[in-house]
Amino acid sequence: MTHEQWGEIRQRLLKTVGQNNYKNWIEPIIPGNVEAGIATLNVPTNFFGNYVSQNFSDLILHEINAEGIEVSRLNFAMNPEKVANAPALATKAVENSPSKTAASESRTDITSTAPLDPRFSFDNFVVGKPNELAHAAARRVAEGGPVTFNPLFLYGGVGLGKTHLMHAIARELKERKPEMTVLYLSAEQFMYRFVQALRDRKMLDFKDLFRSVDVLMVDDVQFIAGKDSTQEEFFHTFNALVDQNKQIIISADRAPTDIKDLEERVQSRLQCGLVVDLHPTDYELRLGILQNKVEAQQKTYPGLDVADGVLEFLAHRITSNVRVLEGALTRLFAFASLVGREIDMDLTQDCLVDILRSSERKITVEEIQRKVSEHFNIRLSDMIGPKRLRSYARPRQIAMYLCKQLTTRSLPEIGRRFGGRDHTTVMHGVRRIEELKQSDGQIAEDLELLGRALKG
Ligand SMILES: Nc1ncnc2c1ncn2[C@@H]1O[C@H](COP(=O)(O)OP(=O)(O)OP(=O)(O)O)[C@@H](O)[C@H]1O
Repeated sequence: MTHEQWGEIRQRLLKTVGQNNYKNWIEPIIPGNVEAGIATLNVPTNFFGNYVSQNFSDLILHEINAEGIEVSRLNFAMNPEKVANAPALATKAVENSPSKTAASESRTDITSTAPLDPRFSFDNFVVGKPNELAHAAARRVAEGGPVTFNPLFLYGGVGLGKTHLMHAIARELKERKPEMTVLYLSAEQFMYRFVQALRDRKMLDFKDLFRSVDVLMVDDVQFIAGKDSTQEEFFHTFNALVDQNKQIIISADRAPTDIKDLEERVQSRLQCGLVVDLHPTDYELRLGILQNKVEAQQKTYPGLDVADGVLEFLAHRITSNVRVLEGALTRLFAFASLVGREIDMDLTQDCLVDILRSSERKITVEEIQRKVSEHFNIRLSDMIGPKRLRSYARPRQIAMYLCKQLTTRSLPEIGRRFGGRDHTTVMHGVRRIEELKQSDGQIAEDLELLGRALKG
């Protein structure tokens, strides 16, 4: 396919998919060969390829055929190098843009190496206690007003919404301030660009480009730790932009000082603005996110409802990260629609056995001892200590029984944690409680209550 033909195809696609989709998803594609009815399209990332394939492949096929090229299938090839090196193709959309210059043409190419995920907007971001500060800071920066904190450094554990917030900022800035050049990329892409510029002796272009943006956003900055020359270049880019009072937004999986092998001067630079973290989610936030995601799923599966209690159960049980929570919900909807069942507790248990098992909370011996002594209103030291009074001995046996049931500790290990008792003492205690559970209603109730409290 020639560039001219692709230019025509793009023009027509612009009309059908709209300006935004065009900019995000069509413009970055670089056409490759057409062979045996298969057209190869080079795309910057797998995610990008999958998204375009799912959403626009029919339209693209149609337009390629309309151009007189016989193609029955598209092949999306991940080829960031090709995409990045492509000469900028003039299209009407770009030509019409008032700020069009040679530099912004190549900037468009760079920006497109990290397409913004359309799902990651502020509207879809659920705010709760653990992320309210990060969210507020992100919102502030997304207003595009005078730079008050530079950089904004967002950090947090896996799947807690850093990338989501970064994309939301970029998207909002582009909407509010279309004249601004916003460059969003991962630290890995930054390194890749840098190495490529070195190799092709285009360092001046590289510097020009990175230093002429209005907003620079670098995701997962921990990636450059230990990569000395990339860090060095990042440091200079950073300083140049801060000097010009241009906004920088960085994300990482941990705080600047906790990133090993990151030069001290880079660490200290990263801390000089506002550092905010996304805390692990709490129950309320997880429930809010689930409710939000159910609405999104129901657009794909209209008419599929979720029975009472299922979302609460998931929010309770899946505490690891939001990605797992989302994955669980997606699986539930897909499964329910396949088997034609409603999403109730039974289906949830059947469908999510693996996720539920791996996210089971680990209960510790110490927790059990603490809960049991609180329950019976005795001192922890008395429960563990040598006293043989019934008012201590019974709770002690109950605690031992619960340790056997709810932890993977062996009898000798449990004995050791109960003041160095022998494993036979533990065995005796466990047996005694097993018997009493059948005959003594009060004990059965105590066990029930304690078990529930411990399992959270
Ligand atoms: N508060 C939230 N509201 C709605 N969705 C959320 C929220 N937090 C996270 N998510 C969703 O969870 C998924 C993981 O989030 P994201 O990719 O932003 O995590 P991350 O912190 O960048 O993780 P990683 O460290 O793996 O890069 C995304 O699909 C995102 O939309």
